[in-house]
Amino acid sequence: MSRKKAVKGKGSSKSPKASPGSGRTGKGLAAAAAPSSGLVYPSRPSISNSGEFYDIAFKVMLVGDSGVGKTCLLVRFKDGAFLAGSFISTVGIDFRNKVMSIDAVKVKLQIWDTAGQERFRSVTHAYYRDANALLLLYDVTNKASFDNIRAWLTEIHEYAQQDVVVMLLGNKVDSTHDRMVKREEGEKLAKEFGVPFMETSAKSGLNVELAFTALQCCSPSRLRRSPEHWSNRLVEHLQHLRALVQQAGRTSPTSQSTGPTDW
Ligand SMILES: Nc1nc2c(ncn2[C@@H]2O[C@H](COP(=O)(O)OP(=O)(O)OP(=O)(O)O)[C@@H](O)[C@H]2O)c(=O)[nH]1
Ligand SMILES: [Mg+2]
Repeated sequence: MSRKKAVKGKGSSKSPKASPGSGRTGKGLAAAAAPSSGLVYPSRPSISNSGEFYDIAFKVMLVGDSGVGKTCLLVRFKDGAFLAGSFISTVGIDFRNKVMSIDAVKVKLQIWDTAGQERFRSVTHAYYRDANALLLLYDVTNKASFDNIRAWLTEIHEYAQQDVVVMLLGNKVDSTHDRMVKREEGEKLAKEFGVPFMETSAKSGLNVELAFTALQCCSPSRLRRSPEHWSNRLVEHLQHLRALVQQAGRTSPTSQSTGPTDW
């Protein structure tokens, strides 16, 4: 199996401004615009001469209302830290890379952190089509963010690829006293749309790593399409992860699933 090199993650603070009307752009968007959509295959050239080696690439987009914790979830996953204190709303779109080892395979996750604010919606629409997976977040302490999930799913169906992997996340479960959305409500909605579900906390780190890892095992058809990358051992490993997700979200894959994923 050949190895590629990953571009190092680009923090928003270092990104220079670029094209007008696209919110915070610069290096992040330049790389996002590179022709690297979908899975990267061994025959393709390396995209950078720096960074870690990887076998396959996977694009993940974080979406959901403003304030649900998308940026915090990404920072928790990437840096293992929680962004406490004042809330700085994302402008436009930003991205970070992280290379994960899954069994013997190195997977480069390119994670796009979108702005939840309505005024940036047209910017983020342009990025849906290249995403392999979407983490759709609501805030368990904010009922409106949960009620808006249906609208987000409509938008996803309109702009994303048909086989995009979608996972629903109820974030901020550490705020037990302020909870407004029951776990069962999240489960029910996820079941209705046939997507996997789990509750997370960017603050405590609950299920954060699992959510990002599990995304990659939610689409068996994706595995079937690139068998050269996925050894039998890896498939077994992903099945194990899948079981962990079911445990975490208590959402089981059923034959009645009709959502956008093969879940
Ligand atoms: N208690 C708690 N607070 C959180 C958690 N995740 C995020 N927050 C807080 O929620 C606020 C919003 O977090 P962000 O990650 O910036 O929200 P966002 O979804 O990126 O918002 P936009 O960029 O505007 O779309 C911040 O004040 C965070 O500290 C969590 O898991 N638990
Ligand atoms: Mg943000």
